[in-house]
Amino acid sequence: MSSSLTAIRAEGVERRFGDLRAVDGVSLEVQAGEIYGFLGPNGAGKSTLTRILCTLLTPSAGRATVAGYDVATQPGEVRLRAGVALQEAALDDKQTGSEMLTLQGRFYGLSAKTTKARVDQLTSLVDIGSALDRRIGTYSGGMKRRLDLALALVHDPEVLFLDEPTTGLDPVSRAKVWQEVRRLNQELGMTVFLTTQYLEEADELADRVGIINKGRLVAEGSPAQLKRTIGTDVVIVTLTGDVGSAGRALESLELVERVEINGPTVTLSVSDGPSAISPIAVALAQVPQAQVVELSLRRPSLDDVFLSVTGEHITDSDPFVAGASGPQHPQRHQETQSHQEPQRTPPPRPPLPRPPGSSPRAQDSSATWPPWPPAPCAPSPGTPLPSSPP
Ligand SMILES: Nc1ncnc2c1ncn2[C@@H]1O[C@H](COP(=O)(O)OP(=O)(O)OP(=O)(O)O)[C@@H](O)[C@H]1O
Repeated sequence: MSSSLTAIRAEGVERRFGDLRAVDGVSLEVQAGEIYGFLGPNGAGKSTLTRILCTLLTPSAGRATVAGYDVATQPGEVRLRAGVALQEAALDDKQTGSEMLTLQGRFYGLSAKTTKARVDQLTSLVDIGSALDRRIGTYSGGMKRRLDLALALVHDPEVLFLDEPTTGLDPVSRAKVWQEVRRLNQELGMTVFLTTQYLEEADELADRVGIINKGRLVAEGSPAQLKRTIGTDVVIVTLTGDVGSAGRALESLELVERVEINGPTVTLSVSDGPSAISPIAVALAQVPQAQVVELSLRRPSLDDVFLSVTGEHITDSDPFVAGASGPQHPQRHQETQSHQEPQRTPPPRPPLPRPPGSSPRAQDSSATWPPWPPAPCAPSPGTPLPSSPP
């Protein structure tokens, strides 16, 4: 068993789908009480590792524990201690929010009285309020996410897995989810493992970030540590003409620590941005075969870290995700003014057993969530949930 301070441990975890290594030897450790951000572009392997850690997929190789229990050999123990909100909330549009929460509590073997108390606490915690008595079909995208988060919390888990909890939400709904995740972590000490493709989300929420690309963990550390590896400041030059010659000229400058060329853009790491601008401009003026279109100075972001370890921008994989400013594509904005016409209609959650998620991929056919039949001894309600802020 892992040390009690280690909430999640993965050792050389691998998952193959035919020839594809979706997760390729990932080792990581998350300490109890941490928010760990698992950051990577589409298809990097985030959901696959999450599903392995939640016991919804078996690893092809390697070993993982959650709350000290082995995900492959002790899945029931893991499920009692882990809460999961996957990308596609599997909600039944015909039920009300409180009916689903009550059902979930009973699946976990909580008594009717405990379930009711729990539902009351969760109602204020995830800010659904009076909507709980309405049919889920009338909820906006953001409300559905919050209900799914509440469902993951019914049994008071030690570790909460959130797979891209804010993808598709507008900035206001995203901020609400962040606030709830922070409260769960700070007030209940809950460990949170959160996958995201949003740089800002990892930067804002996570104590530590693991960056995954093509199934491999390519960098890990606190957001500040990771950004420090890039240098203090970043200068970005966009050019036309012979970008390579311009890059070489800039490389020869002593004050430039690193040069990355990506299409027409040259990204420079420098320790003192303001005093580097003039020498950079002078060096560029001496390369007549390249013309400067734009030159800007900014602090490093996690995207710069991703660029330096993979040679690509994290946002390259999704043109609609505009880096730190979050999703921009209108179809990804699920939260609407009207609560009458939800834009996303995930398949309904069948009453028994609850499926591990609505996505047909990345599931083992035997996997069900929560444990069914209910656990012989219900988990104790544990620490009371905090009430929502006034
Ligand atoms: N059941 C499956 N069968 C075959 N390939 C799969 C399956 N599940 C995932 N994959 C593939 O594994 C790779 C990793 O997928 P995964 O869903 O883990 O990525 P991700 O980082 O979560 O991306 P996204 O943000 O798009 O969900 C992808 O190439 C995906 O197509």
